Amino acid sequence: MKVTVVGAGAVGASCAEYIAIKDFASEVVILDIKEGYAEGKAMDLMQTASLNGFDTKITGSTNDYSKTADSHIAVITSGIPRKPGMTREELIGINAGIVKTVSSSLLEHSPNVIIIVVSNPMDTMTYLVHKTTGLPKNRIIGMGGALDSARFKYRLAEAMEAPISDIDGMVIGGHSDKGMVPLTSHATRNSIRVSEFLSDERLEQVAADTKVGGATLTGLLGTSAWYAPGAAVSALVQAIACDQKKMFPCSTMLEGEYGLNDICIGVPVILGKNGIEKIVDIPLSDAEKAKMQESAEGVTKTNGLLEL
Ligand SMILES: NC(=O)C1=CN([C@@H]2O[C@H](COP(=O)(O)OP(=O)(O)OC[C@H]3O[C@@H](n4cnc5c(N)ncnc54)[C@H](O)[C@@H]3O)[C@@H](O)[C@H]2O)C=CC1
Ligand SMILES: O=C([O-])CC(=O)C(=O)O
Repeated sequence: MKVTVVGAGAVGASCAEYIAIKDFASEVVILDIKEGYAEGKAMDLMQTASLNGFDTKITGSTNDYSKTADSHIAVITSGIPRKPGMTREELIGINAGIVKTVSSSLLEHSPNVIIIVVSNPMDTMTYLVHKTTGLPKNRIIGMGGALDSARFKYRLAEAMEAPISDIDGMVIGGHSDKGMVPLTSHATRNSIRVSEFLSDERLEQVAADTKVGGATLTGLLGTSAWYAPGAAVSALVQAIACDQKKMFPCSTMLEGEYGLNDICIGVPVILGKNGIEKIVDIPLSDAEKAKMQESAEGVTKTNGLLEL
């Protein structure tokens, strides 16, 4: 199983590291446009192999896509991250051009590849890859919901003073400060609804903190986060590579599901060897439906800025 990670920056390197440590891929190619950068990251990571006990071969490439040939999965993390005070949507001007070029270069050398889009604004970048590559929808996956759900679980565990392994929960909707829809009424601690443990006010605070999870970290770090994003990508890559049939919220092209059409937005999907093998269309409460609709309007507005 060969995996390419485009962008050797913070998220790309973190994701390559987690993939290697889990040791399920035979090869990870990291590619970056900056001369020598991907080669350097690959060499540094390879020098952790004997310490961390993995056999995945990691190689680097300065913009030479022939090295990515016949990849099964490719992750696009190339592009600029936001700085404190910015929204993800503000990145569209630079990142759209990068994501378009990168996806077409990947396909030249790996016509059967499954693409995971990470660059922001992620839902719109996922839509862009659909519109410009024409790939079947199961092979284009936007990563956002897996990360947002991990942050939701972190906030729920913190509020309940519970171990994170006790918590289950999911965030759907757009991957944006305003557009996320944490499914609070479905979240549980060992199958008991979290509302049994937390007041409505505390749950609202958890949801609010979850939605600005990325912005909070950007404020603290001066650039956006990478450990949890890298871990979230590696979990999606593993689900596909190992045909796990695991469910994650991912940005996918909707054709009527959740009452939405011609939009990529986060909903639960089953991931296996074919990429997105099923969209799970769960019933939402009226309040959740309204939030999902509002979120979709935000994503559609950003999509309108694309030059297609
Ligand atoms: N969807 C999500 O949940 C998340 C998305 N992101 C997004 O991921 C992207 C990357 O973030 P970081 O890794 O922190 O940024 P970074 O600046 O550390 O790394 C980006 C890398 O992309 C490279 N690059 C730029 N243009 C390229 C091209 N045409 N071809 C190949 N490489 C190119 C740069 O040289 C740089 O090394 C940002 O857009 C960020 O907003 C970040 C975290 C989570
Ligand atoms: O916040 C950002 O800009 C990066 C990102 O998408 C995240 O960490 O959720």
